[in-house]
Amino acid sequence: MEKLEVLITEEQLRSGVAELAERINRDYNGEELLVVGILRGAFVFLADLVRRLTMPVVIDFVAVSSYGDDTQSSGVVRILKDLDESIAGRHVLLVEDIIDTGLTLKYLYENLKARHPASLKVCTLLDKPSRRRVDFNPDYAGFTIPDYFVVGYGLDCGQRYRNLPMVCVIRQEQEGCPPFAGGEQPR
Ligand SMILES: O=P(O)(O)OC[C@H]1O[C@H](OP(=O)(O)OP(=O)(O)O)[C@H](O)[C@@H]1O
Ligand code: HPA
Ligand SMILES: [Mg+2]
Repeated sequence: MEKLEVLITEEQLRSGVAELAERINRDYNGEELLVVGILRGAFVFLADLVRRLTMPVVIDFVAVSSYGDDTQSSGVVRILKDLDESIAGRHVLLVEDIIDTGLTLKYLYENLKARHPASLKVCTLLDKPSRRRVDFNPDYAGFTIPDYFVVGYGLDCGQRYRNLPMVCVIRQEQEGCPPFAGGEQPR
């Protein structure tokens, strides 16, 4: 049996998401925002975040392949489901659950930037800067975390655990999930 240890509680998630939404509300000052969620991991965070946004909001999704069910990012990112909306001239906020190597977001950011949005920013719930393979920094980040493989609140391990209401570290290696890359486990 795998062991899960809570890293970020429901209450911490609630207040972290509320703080992010407040910053975004201030920065966009009532301008319409096209919020783009990156499937599948971002769906829970996006659902909580958009309910706290006060400007007019349009929601779209994009699906990319990077990890899939694999344990390591392949380094090659492909768009599996493109946006339904045209983004030219619009304020776009890309919403992601986690930035790890940065490969997914760097690719998507450049791809969307080439479509001439009025502005393009990135909001991630979790940031794992110690694992970066490319230079990429989000405009908004809820929590900076150490190099743990985490699940819950949208994040999966082998497509499981996305429905957990909190973010947990998997304490035990199991098939289909990356081993801990290093560092102390949280107590
Ligand atoms: O910064 P990176 O190293 O690119 O990793 C981050 C990406 O990897 C995970 O998605 P995954 O491709 O596993 O798909 P999922 O969202 O469907 O879980 C996660 O949701 C991010 O999208
Ligand atoms: O820590 C993680 N958990 C789940 N999916 C991920 N994709 C990149 N890093 C992670
Ligand atoms: Mg993802």
